[in-house]
Amino acid sequence: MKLRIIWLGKTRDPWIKEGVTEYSGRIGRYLPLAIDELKDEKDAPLEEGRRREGERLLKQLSPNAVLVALDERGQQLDSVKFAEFIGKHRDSGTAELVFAIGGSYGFSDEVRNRAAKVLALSAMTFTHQMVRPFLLEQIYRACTILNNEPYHH
Ligand SMILES: C[S@@+](CC[C@H](N)C(=O)[O-])C[C@H]1O[C@@H](n2cnc3c(N)ncnc32)[C@H](O)[C@@H]1O
Repeated sequence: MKLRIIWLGKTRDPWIKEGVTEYSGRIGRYLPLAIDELKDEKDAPLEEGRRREGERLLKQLSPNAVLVALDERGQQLDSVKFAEFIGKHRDSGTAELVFAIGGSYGFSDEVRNRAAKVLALSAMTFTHQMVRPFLLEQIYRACTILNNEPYHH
């Protein structure tokens, strides 16, 4: 199974870039991972920007990709349950598991409707940039849990 993460907008802060590089490198030891950064629409009116970003994101998906949309209103899982979720897809023939992180204004309904799961990392709202290393660390943690390695305590 391939993992893919798609996000809207450039990663600007060096400390976020560092976290992204660190944890994406760690994940690569367990599963192939691709990260795609799409152009955001931060200068467009809010609803229109969300709609355009959503269209751009959905065009990227192959029909059999399983989409997980990150959204603070989604389902919260603990790290073990999140690992089980990834493991279930890995072991049941899912070819591509795609995690999507929205832009500054979040996702359109079209993206949420396409998603197999809408996942919250917390009920709190983080910046769209900060979610990137947080998600990557949780995926790395999940990989270590699935491999019975002593990282998760
Ligand atoms: C600043 S938030 C957008 C918040 C906006 N109020 C909304 O309606 O979605 C930007 C992106 O960061 C991600 N995000 C922020 N906080 C999150 C959380 N607690 N759990 C999961 N994703 C989160 C989501 O992908 C969201 O689309």
